[in-house]
Amino acid sequence: MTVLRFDNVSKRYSSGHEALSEVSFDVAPGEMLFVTGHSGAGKSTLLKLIHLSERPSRGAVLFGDKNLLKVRGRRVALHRREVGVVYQDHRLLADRSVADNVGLPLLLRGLRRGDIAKRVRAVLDRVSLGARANALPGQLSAGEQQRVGIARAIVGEPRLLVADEPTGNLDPTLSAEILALFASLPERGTSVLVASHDLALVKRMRKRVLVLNQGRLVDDISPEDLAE
Ligand SMILES: Nc1ncnc2c1ncn2[C@@H]1O[C@H](COP(=O)(O)OP(=O)(O)OP(=O)(O)O)[C@@H](O)[C@H]1O
Repeated sequence: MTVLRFDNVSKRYSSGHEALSEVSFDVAPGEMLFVTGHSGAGKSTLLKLIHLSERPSRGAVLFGDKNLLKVRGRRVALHRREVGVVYQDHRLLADRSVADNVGLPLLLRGLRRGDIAKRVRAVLDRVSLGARANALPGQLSAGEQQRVGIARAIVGEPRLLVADEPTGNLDPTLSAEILALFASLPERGTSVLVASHDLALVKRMRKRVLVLNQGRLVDDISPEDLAE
């Protein structure tokens, strides 16, 4: 069983540039993996195909048994509920509390406020921010803000969490902490795919690593290979 399958996927932008070329890989339920490569290698493009900000030019992206090519119109929003997204700049609302930011996806889905509060509390505890629920994002450190971004992405219990350079603005120690937090999430059955250009940092996590080079998948390194 797979959560995600890329089957010979290519993406050519309207500029004519081919950002991904014949990329194939599978992600298992509860698996954590990284995608790495130099700037321009195609990492962001790969993630955009998963949350339907872009569409492949050739090949298929399968999410469970759903071919994402067939997901159109109102079904796009439903699909996005199953994919949590963490951004480098975390995109928090500056004038809303931490708890409100994290609860927003559930509010938009029409959940009751009492249920939202309960789930927000639980998820803030998981990212060790239970004590900062009423703070504004601007009152938090960069690492804490990123943890709020992660909490918001997992509060809806997505099947897959994707993150694009989530440590881009953090120092090495905080980066390692944030990646360790991602690595702890699959315990709940959520698969996690993190894009990072920092191969040295990624290798230290001892998880599977996909390596992109100029749009091609040139390596798929297993945790066992990294342990050697
Ligand atoms: N909307 C677009 N239109 C045209 N070309 C694009 C578009 N988005 C990305 N590209 C090009 O596709 C290639 C891959 O870009 P992508 O953003 O996927 O790479 P990346 O590995 O995430 O790089 P970075 O680490 O710098 O974000 C680059 O050459 C980029 O210039």
